[in-house]
Amino acid sequence: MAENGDSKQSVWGTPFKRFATDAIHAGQEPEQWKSMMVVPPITPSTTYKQYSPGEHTGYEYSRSGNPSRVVLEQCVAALDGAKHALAFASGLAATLTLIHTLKSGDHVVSTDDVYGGTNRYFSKIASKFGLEFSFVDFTDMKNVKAALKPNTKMVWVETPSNPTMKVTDIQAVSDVIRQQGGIKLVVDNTFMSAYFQRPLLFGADVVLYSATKYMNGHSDVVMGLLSTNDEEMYKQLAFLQYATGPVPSPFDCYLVNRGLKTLAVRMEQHQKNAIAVAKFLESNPRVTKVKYPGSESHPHHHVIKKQATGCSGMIGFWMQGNLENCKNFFTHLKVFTLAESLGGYESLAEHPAIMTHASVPPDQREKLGISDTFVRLSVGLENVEDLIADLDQALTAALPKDSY
Ligand SMILES: Cc1ncc(COP(=O)(O)O)c(C=O)c1O
Ligand SMILES: N[C@@H](CC[Se]C[C@H](N)C(=O)O)C(=O)O
Repeated sequence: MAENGDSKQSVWGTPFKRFATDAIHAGQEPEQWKSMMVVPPITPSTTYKQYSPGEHTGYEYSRSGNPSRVVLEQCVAALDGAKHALAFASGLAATLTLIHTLKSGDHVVSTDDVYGGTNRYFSKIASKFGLEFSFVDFTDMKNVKAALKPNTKMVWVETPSNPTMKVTDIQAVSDVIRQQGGIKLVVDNTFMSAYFQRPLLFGADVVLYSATKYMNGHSDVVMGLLSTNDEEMYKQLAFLQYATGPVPSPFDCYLVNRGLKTLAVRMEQHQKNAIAVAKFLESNPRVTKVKYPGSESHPHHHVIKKQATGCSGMIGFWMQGNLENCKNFFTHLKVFTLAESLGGYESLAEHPAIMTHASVPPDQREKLGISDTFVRLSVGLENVEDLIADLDQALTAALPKDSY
């Protein structure tokens, strides 16, 4: 159904061909069901009748395959321009499954500003099993080159990064690592969703999502997704999915599959609202710096324009004052909710140093700019004038006129 890799180069602002059509129809063909139901069923059965021992429909046990999961996986593959996709019980379950394709002694080079839970999994868990990790700033390719070792087997890009919104040039990383060979390029595409960015077009081997975020979009499912065109990698990942078991429930697959149906319209509105919010913040004297990759003020706006078709609702900003002022800002918010997570229809605000990135060691946080006055917003789908008014009143209350 999908026209895989239909446009090598994205054109800023032009959605991928057939995206909304595939989100609604790919993998959902009514003809696959006896009753020709239009909405794919939630299939709770854990097991399937066999014609004779070992002779079955393709389904034998729901850890190795479940119709609700397959419908979702086919739809996600189409949206990423991939041949294959796999669903997992969480984004981190997808991360550790990818890491399970490596062996003791292998080395991974990761974006320094990677999501705090990914950093924690790499540094505190996977490293205990003989894997080696280096965290470098991917905005300069010299750092990537310098970090490669003969035992480097994976490069982990998160772009834009969580939480300071660094943007990495995926094609440039791919070009650097292809010179050495034998290295898989993973791109965590959580902040963009498949709607705005298709990393497989720029040399990624595997794309990862915390589907908990935009792909589902309703803040009611924890899930991870992987997609790939690499047959060998797919075989390994599918084997690991059933042999280690981090699979999502059929009900959650149903919900995420439903969430994908509105991904295109949701992302357009997230972007529209975020552009207006970023503009407001950029002109506010109580704000010292704004990082929104969709804005021309972002140092790597030209990179995102080259490899994406737009930008999501994620914004980072630093305010005047100190931790106390920043806490006051959060407690005065009325429309934005102070909560971890992102990518849902509702607007969220959070303090990465204390909340989502508390697991990142303080010296690393400081180096990255995850300071006491750094705020992360997930701009939702509310009326944008209400969002701006809310930020305005909370900033004013947190930083009265003569206090900054
Ligand atoms: C960029 C990114 N990748 C991966 C994850 C992990 O996903 P999950 O929470 O679904 O396990 C998260 C958030 O948790 C994230 O923000
Ligand atoms: N306390 C949690 C943090 C979850 Se962060 C969720 C999401 N990725 C985000 O960035 O908001 C932990 O795992 O430490």
